[in-house]
Parts: sequence; structure tokens; C-alpha cells
Amino acid sequence: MQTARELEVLRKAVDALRGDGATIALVPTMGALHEGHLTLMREARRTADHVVASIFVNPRQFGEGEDFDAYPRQLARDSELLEKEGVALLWAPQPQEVYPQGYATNISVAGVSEGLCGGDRPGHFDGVATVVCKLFNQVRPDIAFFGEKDWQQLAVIRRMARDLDLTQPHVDAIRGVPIVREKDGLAMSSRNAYLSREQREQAGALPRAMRDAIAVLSEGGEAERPLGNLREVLQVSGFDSVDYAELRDADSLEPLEKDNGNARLFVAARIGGTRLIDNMAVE
Ligand SMILES: Nc1ncnc2c1ncn2[C@@H]1O[C@H](COP(=O)(O)OP(=O)(O)OP(=O)(O)O)[C@@H](O)[C@H]1O
Ligand SMILES: CC(C)(CO)[C@@H](O)C(=O)[O-]
Ligand code: BAL
Repeated sequence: MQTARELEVLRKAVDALRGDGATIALVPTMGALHEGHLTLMREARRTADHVVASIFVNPRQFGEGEDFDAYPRQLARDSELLEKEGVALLWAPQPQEVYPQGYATNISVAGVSEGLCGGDRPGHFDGVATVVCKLFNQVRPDIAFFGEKDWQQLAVIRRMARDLDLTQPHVDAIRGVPIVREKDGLAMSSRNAYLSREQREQAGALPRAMRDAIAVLSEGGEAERPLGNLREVLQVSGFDSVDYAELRDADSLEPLEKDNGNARLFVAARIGGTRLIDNMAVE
């Protein structure tokens, strides 16, 4: 596996992979790789001739007081994992390769960026959209893979890709991959590493409480009571606060008062200083 840290090196390496028309899949990450990320790499390998993975802890998507400095960085270990997965090229840009001196452009996707994580983390999805647009322009992939753990992020990227013609029309180029979970149901996340042993045990209450709420929601009643119960369960299970617990349409992300046949439950909750997110279909 080749590693590129400068844009010039990346461009040459991508051209060499592309050759006479091989297809390229991009898997953007912020590193500290776990089985969730590796599942994205495997899906990408199954779909395209070559996989380019990126690792970049993007400062523009972290708000003031968030964990940009603390975010785990382990490039050597991540490189080994990617190599084992058959990734052809790792794009691990120096910050100035993404945001050179005088950088001044921001991409903002209206609608789907609003509410949920966009409400709690102002500017977060502008930072995500901006860096993902840059990564697309740098790598020029045919197809890209993102996890459904960050469902709203996936919706933002799909909207942006359509609006800015980042991918070929009529191609399902932005692929979502189902959430990979730990044995107790907790969604894998690089931020799970912040949890103490006790907090990690308590965190298992999040997917359990969501499943319980979904069992009630799928009967078609109003969401208010099951969502209220979910908040209470999380609080007695050791969570410090619930940022949101909402029922939304899975595609438009419009808020719902009850299941509409395409509903998804979205939760963000804090345990200690760690913010965990999850989402599940109401089926
Ligand atoms: N458990 C998971 N299942 C499926 N995809 C995942 C999972 N965790 C992360 N991903 C996906 O991997 C990609 C890179 O995510 P990222 O590097 O931010 O990791 P993360 O574990 O989500 O970290 P964070 O703690 O920042 O949320 C994103 O598309 C994300 O949705
Ligand atoms: C898509 C992404 C790599 C952009 O920095 C990030 O938001 C992530 O890891 O989900
Ligand atoms: N996986 C989403 C990236 C973030 O929380 O900043």
C-alpha cells in the first residue's frame, strides 16, 4: 500500500491506479480505525477495482471546546490495518494540503444539515461537507463509502454530491454501509475509546433503550411517550444527558410525530464527557 501525504504524490498515485479505466472507491475516515471502518473497506473492495482510504482529522468539523486535540491519532497502526484489507492507497494529507494558507471557501448544505447533530454542533456539517467535497476533488473517485452510524452525515453528503455534480449522474455513487455493533449492541465508534470500563458497560443501555422504544413506535402510536421513556432509561442507566431523541423520516429527515412507514429513531447522549450517537429503523 502506498501512502501519500502531499497532493502531488496523491494525484500521481491515483492516475497510476486508474490506468486505462480501473474504478476507484474512496473511503474517508478520521482514523483510529475499528471493525466499522474495516467493513467499509471490504465493501469498497468488493465494488471497485482499487480502494483509496483517507485519514484526516478535519479541524473544520469540530466546534470550540470539542475533542479535536484529544481525538485519537494512530497512523502507524491504521496503516497496517488498511494494508491487510488490501487498500491500494492511503491519503493522509498534511493539514496545509487540505487547507492551504488563505483558504476561504465553505460548503453549506441546507435542510438535511439542520437539527439533530447539526443543531447540537453548529457548523459541524459545513466542515464535513467542505472536507468531503475537497476529498472528492482530490481523489476523483467513482464511488465512495460512508457508515450509516452517521446517518445525517450520509444524507448531507448525498445532497451535496447531487447538487454539485460531484459524482456521475444516474450512478449510485454514495454508498451507505449498515452500522457495525459491539456484542452488547453499542455502535462501534472511535470515541468509545474515551469511555472508562464502567461507562462502557453503562453505554450498552443506549441500543437497548432504542430497541425498546422502537418496539412501541412500530405499533404506530405517538412518539412522545416512548421517547420520554427512553430519556428516563438513559438517565437512570448512567448517561448524564440526552442531546436529542427524535423520530424522523429516514430520507428527508423531516421530524415525525409517529411512524410513517419510513421512520428512523435518532439519539445522541452523553456519558461523562463522551457524546455517543446511534440511529435505528422503526420496523
Ligand atoms: N460502527 C460503524 N459502523 C459503520 N460505519 C461506521 C461505524 N463507525 C464509523 N463508521 C463510518 O466510518 C467512517 C469514518 O468515521 P470516523 O472516522 O468518524 O469514525 P467514527 O468511529 O465514526 O468516529 P467518531 O467517534 O468520530 O464518530 C464514517 O463514514 C462513519 O460513518
Ligand atoms: C466523513 C469524514 C471523514 C469527514 O471528515 C468524517 O466526518 C467521518 O469520519 O465520518
Ligand atoms: N463520524 C463523524 C465525525 C465527527 O463526529 O466529527
